[in-house]
Amino acid sequence: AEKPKVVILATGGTIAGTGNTSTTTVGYTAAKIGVDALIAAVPELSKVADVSGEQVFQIASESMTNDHWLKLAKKVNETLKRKDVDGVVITHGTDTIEETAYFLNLVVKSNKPVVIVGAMRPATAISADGPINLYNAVALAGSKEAIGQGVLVALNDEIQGARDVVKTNTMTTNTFRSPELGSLGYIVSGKPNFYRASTRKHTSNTEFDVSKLDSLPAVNIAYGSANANTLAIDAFAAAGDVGIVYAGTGNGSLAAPVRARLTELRQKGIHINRSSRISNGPTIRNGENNDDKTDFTVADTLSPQKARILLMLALTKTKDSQEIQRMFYTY
Ligand SMILES: NC(=O)CC[C@H](N)C(=O)O
Repeated sequence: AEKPKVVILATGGTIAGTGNTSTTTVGYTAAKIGVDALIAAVPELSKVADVSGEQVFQIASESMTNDHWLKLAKKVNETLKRKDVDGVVITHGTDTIEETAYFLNLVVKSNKPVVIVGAMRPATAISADGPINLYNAVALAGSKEAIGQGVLVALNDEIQGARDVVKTNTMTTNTFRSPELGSLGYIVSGKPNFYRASTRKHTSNTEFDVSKLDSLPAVNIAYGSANANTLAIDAFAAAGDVGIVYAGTGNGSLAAPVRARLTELRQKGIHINRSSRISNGPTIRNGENNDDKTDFTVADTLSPQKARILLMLALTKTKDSQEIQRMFYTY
């Protein structure tokens, strides 16, 4: 049987990182090894796919920008259009994997598999997790099972969906989880087993199109705490942000001075999305929060960093809060 054709798009991260010794697992340098060396280090890849590689950029993922995302999304869409490509794997630093995954989940225009993979230990470490993660990711990207499942994140033998996956631990190899809503499945000896899927729309079924975009609307995140003030949101407004995501306490609650200032900013045309600094559960409209009156939207179960992505894309389509709220319940 013919093997699936998988293109590996490399972007950097620890999976491409090197340390001074085999026991160096912190204080190493991310984004050192190129895509050809990553592929050469895992000869087993040829058992599951015909792979080729392309270096899209080479960065630590905390430095990911909107511009990187637009470049990557266009590259993924262009690659998946090719008849001789069955799936794409993206190697990526783990810090912002969940954000890139969700962005691509909203703007990739194909049912072919897109799998993002990283590692928690550098390539030079004992028991480096990169090679097995890359093997699993390529097997998943070449599989029939992954078609139409949206953008996937594959580390630690697990398959996570882009919408719900979160990095939950700063150092362990089982860091990627989809808390409460659940992972999608496992990869066992190179064979994916899916158990569930998100009900939210993704990839070919979204209304977002980045093919003609050179930039994304300016949206930043402010973080709530006791003794909260308006310094950050004032600075965002002064800098010309068109949207602000507020990571509120509890159910996206806002300290009185923050609420008052955000209400004024909304009246000036800045879009306000309430999310939560709590890792689980929806941020819910109305009740004492009065979102209809203030014309705020809520993030539902999206984390603040994913709410920022959806709000940016929403603002490329509309300025209407009700429309934007519909999108937050759709994607
Ligand atoms: N484990 C990692 O990949 C983290 C390395 C780096 N901070 C990054 O996200 O690229």
